[in-house]
Amino acid sequence: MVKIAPSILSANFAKLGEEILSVEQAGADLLHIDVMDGHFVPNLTIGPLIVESIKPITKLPLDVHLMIENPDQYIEHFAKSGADIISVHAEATNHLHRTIHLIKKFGVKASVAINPATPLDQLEYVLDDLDMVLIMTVNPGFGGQTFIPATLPKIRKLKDIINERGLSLDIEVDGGINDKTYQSVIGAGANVLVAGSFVFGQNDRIKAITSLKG
Ligand SMILES: O=C(CO)[C@H](O)[C@H](O)COP(=O)(O)O
Ligand SMILES: [Fe+2]
Repeated sequence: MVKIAPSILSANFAKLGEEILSVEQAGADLLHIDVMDGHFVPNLTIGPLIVESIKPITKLPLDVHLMIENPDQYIEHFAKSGADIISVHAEATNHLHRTIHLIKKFGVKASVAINPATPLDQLEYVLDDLDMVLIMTVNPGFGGQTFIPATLPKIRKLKDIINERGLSLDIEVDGGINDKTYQSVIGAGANVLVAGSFVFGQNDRIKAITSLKG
C-alpha cells in the first residue's frame, strides 16, 4: 500500500491551514514538512514554531525532514512541537547512531535521509534501528526540481536488503515525484511518496493524490 506525503513547501503559506485541510480531505497519509537552515542546503524554511501551529489543525502524522546541520541540537524542539517522524540527513551528523537514538528517546519515529550522491553503505549498521529511510531523488534545497533517475538502483538495492534481512521499514522518496515518475519509484520498492509541487500545483487535490497511488 503506497502512502502519499504532500510537502507543504509548495503550499500557499498565506493559506496554510486551508492547504493542509485540502490534502487531508483528499486522502493524504502523512504531511511532509521541509526544514532548511541555509547551511546544509541553500534555502531557509520552517522552524518548530510552525510545526507546533500545524499540529492541532490536522490528524495527519507530521513527517519532518530536517535539512539542517547539527540536527541533534534541534531534535527535542521538533519532537516537542509535534513531529511524529523525523528524518535526519546522514551527511549532516558525525554520530548517526547517537542521533537516531536521540530521536527515539523522545518517542518519535526515526528516519535517515540520504542525498542522491550518498551510497547506502552508510546505513548498513543502523538499519535495524530505523522506521524509515528517505532516499532523496533530487538534490535537497528546493521544491519543483527534476527527478534524478540514477537514484532508482539505490531504491531497488535498499528494498533487496530489507527483504534479505527481514526488516519492516518504509522507503520514502522525495523530489520530482509526479504522474510521470511515480511508477518507477514504486516499481523499485518505494512505499512512501513525497510530492510537493505536483500536489499543491493542482486545484483538484483528490485527483492529484489518487493519481500517485497507482
Ligand atoms: O525535501 C524537499 C526538497 O529538498 C522537498 O520535500 C521536495 O523537493 C518536494 O518537492 P517536489 O515534489 O516539488 O520536488
Ligand atoms: Fe523533503
